[in-house]
Amino acid sequence: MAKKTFEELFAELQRKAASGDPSTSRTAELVQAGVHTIGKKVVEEAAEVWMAAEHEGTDRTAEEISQLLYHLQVMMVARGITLDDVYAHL
Ligand SMILES: N=c1c2ncn([C@@H]3O[C@H](COP(=O)(O)OP(=O)(O)OP(=O)(O)O)[C@@H](O)[C@H]3O)c2ncn1[C@@H]1O[C@H](COP(=O)(O)O)[C@@H](O)[C@H]1O
Repeated sequence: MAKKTFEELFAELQRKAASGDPSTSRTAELVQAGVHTIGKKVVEEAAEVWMAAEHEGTDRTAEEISQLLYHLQVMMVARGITLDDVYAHL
């Protein structure tokens, strides 16, 4: 059972970016750091998804995928990209 949906997480991250405290919110901290820092996390998490898929189990791979999706959403928030902007290309 999912703790939250993709859409619910995105709404939460938009709130955190707008009014979160960087000392307690990872999202606010990353958005303040900017797209260069976020981009490096996206690439790092993507590599971890690849390695987990090749060498680890389903749960570990799913966890790495969740971290990649989180960092992609943080990048969207930092660039002012909405879910509809992305869905338009699906
Ligand atoms: N889903 C996530 C999530 N997934 C991954 N992460 C972050 O990504 C990190 C995982 O990457 P790493 O293992 O590379 O962590 P690390 O090595 O400590 O990271 P570095 O500082 O070294 O880059 C975690 O430690 C978290 O900091 C997340 N941080 C937050 N969320 C959710 O986002 C929402 C808002 O969170 P806050 O902004 O922190 O309030 C909440 O619902 C959280 O559950």
